[in-house]
Amino acid sequence: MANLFPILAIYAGVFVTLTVQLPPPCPSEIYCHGPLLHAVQTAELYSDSKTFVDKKLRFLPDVVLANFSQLMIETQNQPTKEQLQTFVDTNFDAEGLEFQPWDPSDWISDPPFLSNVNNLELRDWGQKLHEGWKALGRQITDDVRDNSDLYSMVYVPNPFIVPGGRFREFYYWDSYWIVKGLLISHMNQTVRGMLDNFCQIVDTYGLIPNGGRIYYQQRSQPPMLIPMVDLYVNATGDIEFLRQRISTIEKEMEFWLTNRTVSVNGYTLARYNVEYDGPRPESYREDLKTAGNLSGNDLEEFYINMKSGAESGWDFSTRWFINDEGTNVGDIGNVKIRNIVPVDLNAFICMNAQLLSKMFSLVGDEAKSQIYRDKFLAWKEAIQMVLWNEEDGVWLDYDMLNNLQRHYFYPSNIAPLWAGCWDEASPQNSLVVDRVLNYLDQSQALQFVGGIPTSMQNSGQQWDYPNGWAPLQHLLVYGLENTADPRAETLAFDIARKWLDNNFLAFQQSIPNAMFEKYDVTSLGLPGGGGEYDVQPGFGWTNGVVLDFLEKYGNRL
Ligand SMILES: OC[C@H]1O[C@H](O[C@H]2O[C@H](CO)[C@@H](O)[C@H](O)[C@H]2O)[C@H](O)[C@@H](O)[C@@H]1O
Repeated sequence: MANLFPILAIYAGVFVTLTVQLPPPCPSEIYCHGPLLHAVQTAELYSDSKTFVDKKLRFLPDVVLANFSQLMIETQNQPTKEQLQTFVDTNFDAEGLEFQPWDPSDWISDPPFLSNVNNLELRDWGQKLHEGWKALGRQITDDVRDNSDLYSMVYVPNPFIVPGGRFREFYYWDSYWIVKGLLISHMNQTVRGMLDNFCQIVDTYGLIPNGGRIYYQQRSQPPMLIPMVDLYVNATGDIEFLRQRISTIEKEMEFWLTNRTVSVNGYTLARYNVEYDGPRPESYREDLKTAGNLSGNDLEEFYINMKSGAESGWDFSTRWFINDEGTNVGDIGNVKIRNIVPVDLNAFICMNAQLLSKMFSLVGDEAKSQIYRDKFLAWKEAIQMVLWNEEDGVWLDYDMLNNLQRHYFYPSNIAPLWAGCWDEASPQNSLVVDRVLNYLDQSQALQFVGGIPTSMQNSGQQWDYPNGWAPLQHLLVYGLENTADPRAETLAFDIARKWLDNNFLAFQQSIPNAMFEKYDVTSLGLPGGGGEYDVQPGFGWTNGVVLDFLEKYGNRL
């Protein structure tokens, strides 16, 4: 499946269109592209497409590929589903075999936050979630390091916390809220190991992949390494740790500044954009099905948009739909994320610049500190000039196809408050807070018993109504708290309380007790749904956010 992609180039002073071949998600002809992957994934041997690409090989890749060629010869290229199942059972082991037992040495039985939780039922719940880190902790076996050809798992030396369920590997942006929770649990050593894993990955790949699998290798997720390091340094005061890793974390920032920026109305801003070929290996048949009869450049563009959607962490949402009228009504075939400048991504980049400035100053490099201070100020101005909407009184995603702001409610619209990327010092400070509070009120998103929905549109996608997600509740709560406005602080507490009520009831009602990756916010006690896989129990970032809210508000609940 060779795929060609047009690029604009200058040849002898004239613009010409060249076609180049986009590379696959990774070189592996088993896990990332090629006839074997195609045959197995389209045969629908497993209800979840991710199952196959997580399996371990029983023989070296060349042997497995030769066995597959033999099967194709014997069946005149038309193996039955049963023959393919026999081939997979013979050549692959079960998924989830990459780990050895791990008992975290920094786990303590009574972390201090628990004594701040007055309500005894909630305190008991907090204790159980604190214990839950052990069940979600993973240490990769030496065999993955020594025989990496047999696995899709990316080897990292230190133990880490996974989201849970089908998410058997580390996930990049999930780890920010996991790290938050771990620090509340006083598991500083585990956090340090996770950060070292990420630094090693940046040094090897030049970016942090979406998750710890080779099929995620070429796409990232919202940039949270620098904020994670900041959390760790604030908790421990370990400046030496920072000094030794600052050039690596700067490298990760450079990845975004070099590969993910665009110019909008003369301002530099960031977008998600993964220019790699073919369906997502872990959602192969889903992407093929949506692609339908697309071909040529339209097909290329579609595959780029699917991977870019995964890079955003919001896979998928009306937030990324652009239909022919330029609105967000449509279906997954309308995903045009690479034409959208997202508020949250730009707030995160702006925050990263500010944190790097602070960090370089901490390690005594004032010249670098000034460079990142200038970048922070430039990004903050660009966010204000391109994304702020004076009429709505909030920041909005920007559609570069139609040159317009997207007037739809998403919690990400207030990300600049969370990230500290708005003009707090300006005389208009309280005006901004007034406007944002008014915007939230008008949005109708505050009316639900179980938290704030991801949007006000029910598209069947998982990052839309009626689902609420832990990182978005955190963004709203701390975005509002950061304003230091009493009305905003009251609303923040109210959102946190609703979210805790919802999570706690779902935990009590599930057998066995479980935390989920997302919840339905229109009632209390139900997990969310939609999207391309079943709702997953676990769950790393959900637990991290609950621990954070219990620590912050536990004496008021
Ligand atoms: O397999 C489908 C998609 O699954 C992941 O995305 C979802 O789970 C992640 C782990 O909790 C989370 O980071 C992401 O925000 C969720 O949408 C995966 O990250 C995607 O790349 C993948 O296509």
